[in-house]
Amino acid sequence: MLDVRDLTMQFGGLKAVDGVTLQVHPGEVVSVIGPNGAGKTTVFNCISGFYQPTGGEVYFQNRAMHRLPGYRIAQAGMVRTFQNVRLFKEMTVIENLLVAQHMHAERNLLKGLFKTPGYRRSEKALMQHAGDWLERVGLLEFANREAGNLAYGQQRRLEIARCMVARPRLLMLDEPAAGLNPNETRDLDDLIVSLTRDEGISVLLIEHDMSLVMGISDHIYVVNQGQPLADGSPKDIRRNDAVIKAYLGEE
Ligand SMILES: Nc1ncnc2c1ncn2[C@@H]1O[C@H](COP(=O)(O)OP(=O)(O)OP(=O)(O)O)[C@@H](O)[C@H]1O
Repeated sequence: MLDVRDLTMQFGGLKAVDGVTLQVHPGEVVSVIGPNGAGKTTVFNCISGFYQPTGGEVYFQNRAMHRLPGYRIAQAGMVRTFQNVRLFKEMTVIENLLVAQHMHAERNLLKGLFKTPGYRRSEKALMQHAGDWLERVGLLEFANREAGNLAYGQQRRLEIARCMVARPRLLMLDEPAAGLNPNETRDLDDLIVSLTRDEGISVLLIEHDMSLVMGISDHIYVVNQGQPLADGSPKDIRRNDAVIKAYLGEE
């Protein structure tokens, strides 16, 4: 589904990403881990079109993505969250989802002005779809609340719902458990597993919470100082000497 080959990103004299290769197959949860500053978010930024990589190739469902702008990559079915929550905080919870759906909706100014039956039908379908996702992430009762007033864990779940209303095939989550308490992390774990099981999507995850990563990943890639250090199953990674050294060396 996702095939990243020899990805490189250079900022002036700094090679933040240097030859990273990774693959995600349908229905898999794949994690990218590594010490602080290893280049994980830069990998995400290159894959999602936020940055144009200085080298390497990104293929998604056999289509080249590495020269496309971010919105085209999202339309192709790869949607991401950011390390910091990025909601429209003064909009309501449901409005945040409706805005995210605009690119899939039938939009035409005249139809909107005259509120044609087709326009009304499409509005109703969008509302229904948004409501369904709020229910899935346990936020339906907060639909009309300002997004900025939700608890932090709820904002994180709303971000995931906002990605899902765009009907992605691959969901990219950048440190989704950061700042969550253990109960919220458990809910997040269940949500990610249910997305792959019930929606059949794949998930690419950057995360520092090792128990979450080890519990849900099918495959793990480790990067260190921009370079690939190891990859394998959670079991392989847990006992890899180079990985243990890279983490211990950080302290
Ligand atoms: N836009 C940029 N311009 C210059 N340097 C950058 C830019 N973005 C990231 N870097 C540098 O690239 C390196 C990798 O950063 P990156 O944020 O990708 O690491 P990370 O593994 O995601 O770290 P963390 O786990 O702390 O989020 C760092 O040295 C960072 O300072």
